[in-house]
Amino acid sequence: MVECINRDDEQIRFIQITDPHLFKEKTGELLGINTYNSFRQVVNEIQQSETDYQFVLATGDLVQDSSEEGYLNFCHIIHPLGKPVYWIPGNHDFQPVMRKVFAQQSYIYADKHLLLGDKWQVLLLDSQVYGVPHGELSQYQLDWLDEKLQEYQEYYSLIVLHHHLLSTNSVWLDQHNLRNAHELLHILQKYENVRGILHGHIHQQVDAQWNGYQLMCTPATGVQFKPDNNVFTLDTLQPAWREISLMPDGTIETQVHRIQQAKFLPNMHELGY
Ligand SMILES: Nc1ncnc2c1ncn2[C@@H]1O[C@@H]2COP(=O)(O)O[C@H]2[C@H]1O
Ligand SMILES: [Fe+2]
Repeated sequence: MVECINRDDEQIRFIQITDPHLFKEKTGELLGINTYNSFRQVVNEIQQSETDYQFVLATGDLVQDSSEEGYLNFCHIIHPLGKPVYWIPGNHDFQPVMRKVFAQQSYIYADKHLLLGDKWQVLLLDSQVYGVPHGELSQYQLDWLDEKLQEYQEYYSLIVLHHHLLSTNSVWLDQHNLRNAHELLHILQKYENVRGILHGHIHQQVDAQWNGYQLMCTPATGVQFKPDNNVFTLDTLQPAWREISLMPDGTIETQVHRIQQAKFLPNMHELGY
C-alpha cells in the first residue's frame, strides 16, 4: 500500500499510459510503427505539457516480446518524467521479468493499493490469463478487491485493470475482453463509493458508462484499433495518454491527449499480430 500525501481538499491528478508494446530492439515495430519511438514521443509531449501531476500509471502490454531489454527500454523512456510509476500487467506481459526489472528501479512501485489523501483509493487489478489475449479476474483478485472496498468504504474508489468490459462493436477484438466482468460487477455493486473504472488493451479511447460507472479507456502509445469493425481494422488516430483528476467531491475529471508534434501511421494492410 502506498500513501501519496495530499492536503485533504486537493484534487489528485495522475497520468495513464498504456499498451506501448516495446521490444528488445529499439527498432522493433508493431504493425509498421516503431513502438520505442512512438512511446518516447508520447512521454516527450507529456513532459512538454507542464501538467502538474503526482504519478504515472502504466496499464499493461508494456512489452511485446517478454524481453528484459524491453522492460529496460520502458524504464529508460519513462524515467525522465521524474515521477513515481505504478503498473499492472497486460496479456502480453511476462510478469516474472516485469517484476524483476521494475524491482531494480527506485521510482517504479509494485504497490497495487494506492491510498491518496483521505478521500480516494485506486485499486490495481491483474486480469492477465497468461498465454491468451482475453482476460479474467482470479478468485484471489476478486477477493482482494472485495476486501479493500469493504475495509475502505469511506474512500471513493477507482478500479484499474488491463482488459475491456464494454463492447467495441468489433467481434475480432471483443472476444479478448474480460470474461468474468459479471463477477467484477457483482462485487462493485455491494459498495457505494466506486466512482470509476479505467483500463487499456483495446488501443482506442472510451469515455462511457458501464452499469452506472464512469468507464475510461485510453488509446495506446503506438498503433490504434478502429472501433465498430468486425474484422481487424487499424486507425490513423495518433498515440495518446490520459490525464485523470480525482476530485475531493468524488467526481473524476479526465482528458485524453493525442500527440501533436509527430505522426505515426501503421501499415494499414497488416492483418494482425
Ligand atoms: N487479426 C486478429 N484477430 C484477432 N485477434 C487479434 C488479431 N490481431 C491481433 N489480435 C489479438 O488481439 C489482441 C488485442 O490487443 P492486444 O495488444 O492485447 O493483443 C492483440 C492480439 O493478441
Ligand atoms: Fe492487451
